[in-house]
Amino acid sequence: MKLDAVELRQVALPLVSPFRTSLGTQTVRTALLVRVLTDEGEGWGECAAEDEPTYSPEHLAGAADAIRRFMLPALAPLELDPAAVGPALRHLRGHPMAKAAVEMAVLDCWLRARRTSLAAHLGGVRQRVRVGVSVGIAETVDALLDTVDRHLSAGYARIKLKIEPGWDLEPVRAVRETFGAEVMLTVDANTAYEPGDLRHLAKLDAFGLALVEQPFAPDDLHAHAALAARMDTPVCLDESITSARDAAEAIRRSACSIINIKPGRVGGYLEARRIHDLAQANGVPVWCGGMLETGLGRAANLALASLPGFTLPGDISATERYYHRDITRPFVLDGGELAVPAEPGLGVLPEEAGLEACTTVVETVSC
Ligand SMILES: CC(=O)N[C@@H](Cc1ccc2ccccc2c1)C(=O)O
Ligand SMILES: [Mg+2]
Repeated sequence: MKLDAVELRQVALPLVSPFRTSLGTQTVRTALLVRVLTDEGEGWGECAAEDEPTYSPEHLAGAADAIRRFMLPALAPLELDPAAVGPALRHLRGHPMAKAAVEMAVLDCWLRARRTSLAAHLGGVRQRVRVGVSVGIAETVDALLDTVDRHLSAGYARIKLKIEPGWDLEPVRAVRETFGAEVMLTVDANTAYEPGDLRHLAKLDAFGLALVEQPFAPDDLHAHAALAARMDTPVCLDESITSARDAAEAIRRSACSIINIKPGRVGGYLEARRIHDLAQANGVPVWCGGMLETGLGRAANLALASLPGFTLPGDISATERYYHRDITRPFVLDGGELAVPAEPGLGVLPEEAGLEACTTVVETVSC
């Protein structure tokens, strides 16, 4: 498969409600979409990077620049298949989200041409996946309880509460006491705590959480291992794991016993599968994290979450949790589950009207 041209498109989707985490508050999701035009058809990819480098070191404009100036020239001369993209970009350091978006578009195109779904290609074993929802930091505990009540009524299999210093024990206690012991509950600090907070965080053990996600800095495996040694609640890593090598090291160091896999953060769906395989070999459950993706990333994440080791509900929520209108068909929650797309490639395509309505920038790079 040869690249003829690549379209880089920026879209802006207003969120149904502000999403506040320890990293800040989002009201609009701007995303970079990659469309490859090849001799075998077209394919779509989505880059997880936000406008600002708060979640990770990448940001949208930097990803577009890295794709335009370095990745496409490296790929243009090659006879491509999905497995060739990673090796062809290995000489470029970092930029996992940019690399993941390009590889995803090549995967989509290559699989469509072969009438194979991404789930089938990755080795999926289920047609539907149980999903959870991520709940932002709220103005008041009462407001939080209303939001959680709405999501539980919708049927979500797991509630994840964003926490930060000053918003942790009290809201978690209120949710546990209000909704009972049966609700699967997790917390995600997005690296907001310091090693000195260890004793405070250990108090979360009182609430029967399924996991505590990324309390400390991405590069501080020692602090996560120290917390894991002190807590009954499993420690889960997100930002720390940017490759299969990172996953191996974190497991070796007992820094986590659960991993949140995000294809953008780790450089693509093929690396995500390698992390799944490695974790499964070590008895470490994984789940699919979310980056407020459009329906393109949502569809691909569902394919990944259909693999056997994805045994915990993740953050692939229904479209309506984030957007009134998406660029693809909406994903609708049914009994706490979402259906895994079975059509070729990602199984979804942007809808022309919806796509044009939220497009802010389009450029075509000929290859
Ligand atoms: C669903 C969820 O909690 N996602 C990330 C955090 C996150 C939060 C806010 C975001 C805003 C724009 C783009 C990506 C973002 C990711 C997480 O698991 O840590
Ligand atoms: Mg997280």
